[in-house]
Amino acid sequence: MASSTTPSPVLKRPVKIACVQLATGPDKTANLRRAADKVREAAATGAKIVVLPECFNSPYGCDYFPSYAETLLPSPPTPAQSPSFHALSAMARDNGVYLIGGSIPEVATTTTTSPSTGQAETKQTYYNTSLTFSPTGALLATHRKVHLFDISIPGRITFRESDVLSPGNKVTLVELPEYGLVGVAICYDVRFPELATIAARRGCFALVYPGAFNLTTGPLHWRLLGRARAVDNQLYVALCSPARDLSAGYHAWGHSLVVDPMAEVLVEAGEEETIVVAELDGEKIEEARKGIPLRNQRRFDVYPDMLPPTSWRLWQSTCGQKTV
Ligand SMILES: NC(=O)CC(=O)C(=O)O
Repeated sequence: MASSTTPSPVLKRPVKIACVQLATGPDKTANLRRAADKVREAAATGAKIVVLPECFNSPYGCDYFPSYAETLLPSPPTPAQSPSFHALSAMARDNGVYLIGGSIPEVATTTTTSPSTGQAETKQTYYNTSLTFSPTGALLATHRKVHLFDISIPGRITFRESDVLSPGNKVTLVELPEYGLVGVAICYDVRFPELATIAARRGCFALVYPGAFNLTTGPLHWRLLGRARAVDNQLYVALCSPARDLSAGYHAWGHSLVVDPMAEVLVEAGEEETIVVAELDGEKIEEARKGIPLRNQRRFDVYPDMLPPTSWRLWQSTCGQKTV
């Protein structure tokens, strides 16, 4: 057991996290209003970190991305360019919470001059983008989904985000000054352990994934991947889905959950609209890392192509033993 006086270098104090498993539909204004109601409900539980699901302001599907897309850059956008940006900022500020605002379809417009004709050419690029706001309503971070959801399981599901979307290109870490660092990524990103491990090595206490698995992959992989990323990295993982709507084109799995650093599922929703809340405690992280000291047992001599970053030293120092 970690001593109760041992401070965690990655999570400064306990904090409650709430995942809002939102019921969404085709009406963006109604989705934003409903999200505001549910974020208020989530904050009333004492949660200081609130998470919304992937594509919480629109239906999920390639046919919808362009028509729902909002302009986010240059930041801050005007309310006309991005009503969702302003609604999320207000939700965070009004409730004094860190808000990991699910994701929304984003459009970025670039104008270039054609070298052959000299004419101005306008290009629109679409992303699946998550915005995180501080308790004062300030934008803290933007994550564009890095791994696009392109799958084909014959007779079950074919989805090709890359037909419409472009990928993001960074690991997103968000500093919450009272608590520590959180890694934010979106849905399919959870299948890529590299992204999670880099975030963990850089000192995150939690990985948060707004997501929307489906009725084919959800039952097999959603919980498994949440637990896998938690046990790989000995930190908390939160997955936040929309509620299931069988009248929609895409049937979300639901089952928003929070997993602890020993891979125990602390809370898990069913398929309906609800809010799941869990307390995250740095001692549990230290306890897991002390009991199973993976950090001191890595064999970078065997896998030198995965050399640790400098900040790996923070991770090492939490066990106070070998340095890399
Ligand atoms: N919707 C996603 O991005 C991912 C998903 O549903 C899956 O990986 O399965």
